[in-house]
Amino acid sequence: MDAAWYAANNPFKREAPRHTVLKRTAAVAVILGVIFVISGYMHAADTRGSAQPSAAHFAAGRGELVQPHVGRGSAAGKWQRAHELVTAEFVRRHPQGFNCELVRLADITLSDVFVLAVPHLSQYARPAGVTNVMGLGVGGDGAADEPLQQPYHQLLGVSDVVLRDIVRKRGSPAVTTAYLRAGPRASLHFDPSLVRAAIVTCGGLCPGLNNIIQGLVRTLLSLYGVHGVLGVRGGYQGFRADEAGCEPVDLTLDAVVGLQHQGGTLLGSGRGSFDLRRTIDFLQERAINQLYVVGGDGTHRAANEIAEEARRLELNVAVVGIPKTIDNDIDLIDRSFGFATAVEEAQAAIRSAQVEARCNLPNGIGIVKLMGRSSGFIAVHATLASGEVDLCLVPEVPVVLDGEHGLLCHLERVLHRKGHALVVVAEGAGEEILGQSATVDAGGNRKLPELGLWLKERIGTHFGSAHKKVTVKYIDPSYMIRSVPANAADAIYCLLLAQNAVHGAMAWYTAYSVGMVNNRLVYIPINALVANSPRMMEPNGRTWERVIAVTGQPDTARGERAKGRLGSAVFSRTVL
Ligand SMILES: Nc1ncnc2c1ncn2[C@@H]1O[C@H](COP(=O)(O)OP(=O)(O)O)[C@@H](O)[C@H]1O
Ligand SMILES: O=P(O)(O)OC[C@H]1O[C@](O)(COP(=O)(O)O)[C@@H](O)[C@@H]1O
Repeated sequence: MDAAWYAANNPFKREAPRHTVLKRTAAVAVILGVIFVISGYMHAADTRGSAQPSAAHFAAGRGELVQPHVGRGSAAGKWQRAHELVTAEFVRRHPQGFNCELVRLADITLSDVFVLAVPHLSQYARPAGVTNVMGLGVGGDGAADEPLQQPYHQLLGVSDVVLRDIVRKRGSPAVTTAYLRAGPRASLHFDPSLVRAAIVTCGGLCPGLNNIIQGLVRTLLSLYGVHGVLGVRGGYQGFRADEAGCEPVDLTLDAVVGLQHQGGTLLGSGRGSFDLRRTIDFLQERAINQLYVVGGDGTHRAANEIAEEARRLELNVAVVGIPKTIDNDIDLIDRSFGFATAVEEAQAAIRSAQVEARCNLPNGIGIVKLMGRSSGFIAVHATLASGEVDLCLVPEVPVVLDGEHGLLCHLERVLHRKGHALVVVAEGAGEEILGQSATVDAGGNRKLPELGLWLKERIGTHFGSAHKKVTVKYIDPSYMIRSVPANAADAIYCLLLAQNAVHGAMAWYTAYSVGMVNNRLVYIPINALVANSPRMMEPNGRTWERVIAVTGQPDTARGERAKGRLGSAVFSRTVL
C-alpha cells in the first residue's frame, strides 16, 4: 500500500480506529429543526382559527412558531427572513416556501451523524484515476461502433449520505447512523479497459434475478465500456466448474437481450457448499477484479469471506453483494427486489382460494400456503393487499388453535357470519406446534414441517367432531410465484440496484452490498448487513396490528405469548 497516497486521499480521516464499524464523517452540528406543515404561512391571517392548529396551540405545546416577516420582496426572501435557521441553501431547495407557518421543534435535534464506512481498495491498491464519463446506450441491444459519452449530471462524493433514522420524536437520540449514498463518482479506481467482472446468483429463485444480471452486464459493458463479463453458473459451486460440471459463460450485450421478461436466472443458481480457497483461485486464474454476488444472507456471509480474504492477500478485487430474498428477510434495506412481485403474484392464488371457498357449499375454507421460512412478510403483505383474508399465520406469531380466543373459534365465527373462510399460511408458521425439523438442505436451511397441510386435517377433524360439514381446499403456489418475471416496480428497482452496484466497484469500494434505504440507493458494508439479518416482522408492531384489523383474528402475539427475538433474527419493519 502506498501510505503517502492513502494519507492524502483517505476519505475517512478521523480519530476513530479503522476497524470501527460506525465512522464519524462529519460533526454535523446542524439543528435540522424538523419542520412540520401545520397551518398557512402565506395565508396565516385567513387560516388561523380554522380546523388547523393555532399559534397558541404550539405556544402551549412543544413547538416554537416561526413568525413570518411579511414584507416586500420575493416569496423566497420573505421565507428566508422568517427565521434565522432557514439558510440560503434551504431556500434554494424550496424557493416557493410551503405557504404555511413553520414551527421549530426544539425537542428534535441532530448533533452527530456516523456513516457506516465502506472499505475501499485504495487502502492497498493504487487507483487508475480515470475520469468517469457516462457511456450512452445502456438499454440498447448492442454496443455502438463509436460509443457516445456524456458527463454525469450528478456525481457523488464521500460525504453524500442517506440518514438512517428519519423518524424523529421527542426523546429520539440526537445521533444517527447514515449510509454512503450510491452513485457514480468523479474518478475511477479501475481503468474500464482492464476490468474483468464475474457475476454469480445463489440460493433460491426470485423474480428479478435476470433483471439484475441484465442490468449489471449493460452497466459494465455499455455505461463503463468494460471488456469482459463472466457468468458463473449454478451458484457458488460454479467456482468449482470442473466438479459441478457447469462451465462459466461469457456475458455479452446480445446474451442479455430480452432477459428481463424471463423468470429464473440465466446463470442458474444453487445452495451448494461454498469453498473459499477454490473461489479465490478461480478469481486469480481468470484475472477477475470485480465480483458481483446476488443472494441472501447466507450468500452474503460467503461474499464477506471472499472480500476479507482478498483484502488479506491485497488482491485488487472488488466484492459486491446484491441482496436477494423473496422472503424480504434481509434487514437494513427497505425491501428486497422480487418481493413486491411475489406479493402481487400471491393475489392470484388468494383469489382462487376465495372462489373455491365461496363455491364449495356449505362452509368452504380456502388455505393458501406462501413462502416464508423464518419471516412472514409475504403472507402479511399479501393478506393486507387482498383485504379478503380471514386468518393469517406467520412464523413470528404463535399459532394458538384452541380456546375461546383460539383461531379455530375465530374460523367458526367467520363461517357463521360469511359461510366461507380464507386462510393464508406462511410456510414457517406453527413450529411451536409441529416442532423443529432436524433435516437441513444444501445451504444449511432447516426443512420445515407442513403447517398448511396439517391445518387442513386439523380443521376437518375440529368441525367434524362438532358435526359441522366443511370443505377445505389447499393451494400451494410457492414455486409458481417465485418463477415469474419481475413486475414493473421490481424491474426498475433491479435496474437501480445493478447500476449502483457497478458505480461503487468502479469508484473503489468493496465488501459492500447495494440496497434501498429510505427510498435512496446506498452502499452498506456486508458486515453490517449480515450482522442484522435475517429480519422478522415485529409481532407487537403496527404491521401485525394492521393484519389483525383486516382479518379480525384474535391477536395471539399479545403479552407473554409473543415469541420475541428468535435466534440471530432481528425484528424489523419492512417497506413495500
Ligand atoms: N454462514 C455461511 N457462510 C458461508 N457461506 C454460506 C453461509 N450460509 C450459506 N452459505 C452459502 O451461500 C449459498 C446460498 O445459501 P442459501 O442459504 O441457500 O441462500 P441465501 O443466500 O438465500 O441465504 C450456499 O452456497 C451456501 O453454501
Ligand atoms: O425449496 P427451496 O428451493 O429450498 O426454496 C424454498 C425456500 O426458499 C425461501 O423462499 C427463502 O429463499 P430466499 O433466499 O429467496 O429468501 C424460503 O421461504 C423457502 O423455504
